[in-house]
Amino acid sequence: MLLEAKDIAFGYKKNTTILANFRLTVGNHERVGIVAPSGFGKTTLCQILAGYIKPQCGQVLLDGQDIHRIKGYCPVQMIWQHPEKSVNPRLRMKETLAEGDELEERVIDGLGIERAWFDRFPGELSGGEMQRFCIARALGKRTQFLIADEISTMLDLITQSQIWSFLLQEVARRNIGLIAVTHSNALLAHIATRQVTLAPGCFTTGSAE
Ligand SMILES: Nc1ncnc2c1ncn2[C@@H]1O[C@H](COP(=O)(O)OP(=O)(O)OP(=O)(O)O)[C@@H](O)[C@H]1O
Repeated sequence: MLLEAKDIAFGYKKNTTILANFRLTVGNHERVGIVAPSGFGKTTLCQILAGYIKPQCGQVLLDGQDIHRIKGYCPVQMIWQHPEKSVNPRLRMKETLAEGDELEERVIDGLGIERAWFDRFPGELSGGEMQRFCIARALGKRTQFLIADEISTMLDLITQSQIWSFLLQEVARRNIGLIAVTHSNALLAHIATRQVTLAPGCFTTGSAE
C-alpha cells in the first residue's frame, strides 16, 4: 500500500506559496518524520495528506486512487496537535470514539483509556486523556496510514513514552504507514525510519524504500 503526494502546490492566500512541487511517497512499512521550523507548513501538509485540504495543484493518491474520491471511512487518518480542537465539546467521549471506525479493545487498553472516562465530556478530561481518545479514534480497523502532527507535545515524558511505545507496536502489527511531525530530535530518532525536511515554498522528495 502506498500513499503518494504528487506535485503538490498550496498557499492559503493568492500569490503566497507554502508548498510547491512537493512530492512524497510513503509505503505502509515506513515511519516518516517530517521536519521543519515553525510556520513552514507541516500542519498544512498533514491536512493535505489526510484529505482535509485540497491542494491547488497535484494530488494525494492512496494506492493510485485520489484521496478525495474515497467514499466512506478514509484509511488515512490524522491526529491533531491540540485534541480540544478536534473533538466536539458537546459529545461524550464514547460518542467521539464512535465517530471513527470499529475499534479493537486492545487499542483502548494499550492507550491506557479508562472505561470511566467514556461518559465524560471533553471538558471533564485532561489534555493528555483527551489525546488518548483522539489517537484511539484514528486507529479504527480500516486505518492504513496515520498522520501524527505533534501529538505528544502536551504530554509528560512518561506518558509520551507509553503512548509512542504502544503506537509503534500497533503500526508494526497492522502494517500501518506512519507520518509524524515533531520538533523533538530525540523522538524523531526513536520513531522514524527516515526523515523529510521541508524548506520554504519548495520541497523535498521522498520515496518508499
Ligand atoms: N487556515 C489558515 N489560513 C491562513 N493561513 C494559515 C492557515 N493555517 C496556517 N496558516 C499559515 O500557513 C503557514 C504554515 O502554517 P502551518 O501550521 O502549516 O505551519 P507548521 O510548520 O505546522 O507550524 P508549527 O510548527 O508552528 O505548528 C503559517 O504561516 C500560518 O500562519
